[in-house]
Amino acid sequence: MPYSADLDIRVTDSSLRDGSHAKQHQFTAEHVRSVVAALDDAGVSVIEVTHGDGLGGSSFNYGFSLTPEQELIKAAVATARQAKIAFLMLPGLGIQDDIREAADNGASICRIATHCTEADIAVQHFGLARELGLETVGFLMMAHSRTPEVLARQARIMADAGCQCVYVVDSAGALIMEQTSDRVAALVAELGADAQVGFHGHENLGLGVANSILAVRAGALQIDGSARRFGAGAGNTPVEAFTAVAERLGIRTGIDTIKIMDAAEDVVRPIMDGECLLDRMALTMGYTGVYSSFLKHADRQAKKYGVPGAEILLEAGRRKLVGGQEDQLIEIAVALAAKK
Ligand SMILES: C[C@H](O)CC(=O)C(=O)O
Ligand SMILES: [Mn+2]
Repeated sequence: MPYSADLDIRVTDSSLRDGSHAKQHQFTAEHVRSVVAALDDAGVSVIEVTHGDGLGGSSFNYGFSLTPEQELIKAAVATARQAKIAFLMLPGLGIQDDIREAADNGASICRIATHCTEADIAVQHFGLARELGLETVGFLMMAHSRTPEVLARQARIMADAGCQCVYVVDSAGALIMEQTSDRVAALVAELGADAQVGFHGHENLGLGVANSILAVRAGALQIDGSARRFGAGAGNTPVEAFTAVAERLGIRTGIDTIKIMDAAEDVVRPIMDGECLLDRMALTMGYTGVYSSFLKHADRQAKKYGVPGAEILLEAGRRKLVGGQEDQLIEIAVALAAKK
């Protein structure tokens, strides 16, 4: 059981972090206050707030934040009544001082993300987070690209470093049904009582809710989603739909289904620049296994160089690009434009 005998699983809403990609990192403190108040009132246990690429993500390569993320974290902490505030960090973008500052600002869960073969770069960060008394979560990103066995070995590195829950992260929204449950089951078998397992889904193949339910059936105790799918690519697993399905299946999330539907429609949707769509570009990402947060970058280069965005993403899939290689989308767009 995670954290409370009244819950079967714990849900984290990522709309104020993965949604940052869709919002091109233009959140204000007022956006954060209104969304946190609504999600908190609906019973969401954890709310993640950071630049889309985590602490230190505000940069030329990833896009600059409108509001410093530590200010957003402070606004979230001051607003939440029962929800814990989490932050994301990718080692190398964020540094250890960023973790200390987020902890000083009242965040209580440190989520550290690495590409799914690179868990060892997070070891010192898990150690520091635990020393600071933070709860720890690890993200194995682009989990579709490796076998369950490889992921389980990487999860073991994170757990041994102090990570309390390792997530299978379907960054590309490319996992299909049993591909999700096989990966979650491999981590559950490897970690046993040493750490929990979580699942973070994207909607690029329209499977976020189904994959998340299969993850729970395979033993995941933590599930991520975003209200109104506010996230990267076609968006994240919609928390309101996941909550409704979980309730119908008797899986206790602690979230009030009607209140989360209202929050998604009345509070989250108005701050989005547009819906996160399962359109040609997003589907291309799920189909070819491309990192969801490449969507806006590819879209910008497509417009700048007058080439089809879906073709940029197809080539990104062929090259098996990983997070951090956003600049290669420019090179691909230039090459496509030269061919025309
Ligand atoms: C930094 C990424 O956006 C983390 C994430 O949400 C994913 O890989 O998916
Ligand atoms: Mn994501």
